[in-house]
Amino acid sequence: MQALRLTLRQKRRAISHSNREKFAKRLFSQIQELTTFKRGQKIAIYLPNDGEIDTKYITNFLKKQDFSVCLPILDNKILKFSKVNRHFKKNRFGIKEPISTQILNAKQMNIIFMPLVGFDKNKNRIGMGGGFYDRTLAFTKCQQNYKNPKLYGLAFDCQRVDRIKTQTWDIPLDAVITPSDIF
Ligand SMILES: Nc1nc2c(c(=O)[nH]1)N(C=O)[C@@H](CNc1ccc(C(=O)N[C@@H](CCC(=O)O)C(=O)O)cc1)CN2
Ligand SMILES: Nc1ncnc2c1ncn2[C@@H]1O[C@H](COP(=O)(O)OP(=O)(O)OP(=O)(O)O)[C@@H](O)[C@H]1O
Repeated sequence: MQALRLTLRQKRRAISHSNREKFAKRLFSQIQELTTFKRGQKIAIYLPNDGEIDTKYITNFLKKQDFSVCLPILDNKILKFSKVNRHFKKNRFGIKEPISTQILNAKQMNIIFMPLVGFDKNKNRIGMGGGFYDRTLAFTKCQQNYKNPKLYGLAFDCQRVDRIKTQTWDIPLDAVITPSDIF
């Protein structure tokens, strides 16, 4: 698993600047096909790190439409979420987090767009290895027919692998969206 994670991270980082731009735009078009955003929804997204697919087109669109756009905040071993504002600080991985007194739980989000290192066609996910998203979203497994939050993984097509061997704590996604496919 660790070796696969490193290979996929290298692949992700190796994508050229011009391809990154093209893929980020296509990803945005795909998201518009998949989702109709509803007024007042709270939507969690991420700031790209380690070569992750860029979310700027999605974020700009959502901000213009006055959605509540939130980013993850490390809170010990889980993630909380805060609305984006002008004030940021870097977390221990060097990723910017909003500075805010309004801290929300994953349960309060309507949609969580999450980064991933690898995925398969069954919508299983490999992350950076911290288990942060898995721990944060563990509650979704105990709740039958839960509606919120919807979990959408965002990735380049080259991050797809044949089959991910799942662990008991892994949380399957509702969809994985790439520049050219929706799984
Ligand atoms: N953009 C983005 N934000 C995110 C995540 C993410 O995967 N991507 N996270 C998703 O969980 C959380 C942060 N988790 C992370 C876990 C590991 C590393 C990382 O770079 N690990 C290094 C070791 C760094 C160190 O130990 O200091 C590595 O593995 O090389 C980064 C983020 C919250 N925010
Ligand atoms: N619900 C949970 N409760 C306790 N520990 C957990 C839970 N989920 C994951 N972990 C721990 O987190 C560690 C990393 O898990 P894993 O390799 O699946 O992370 P990941 O999915 O790649 O990372 P992330 O979720 O941050 O993107 C595992 O060693 C596991 O023990």
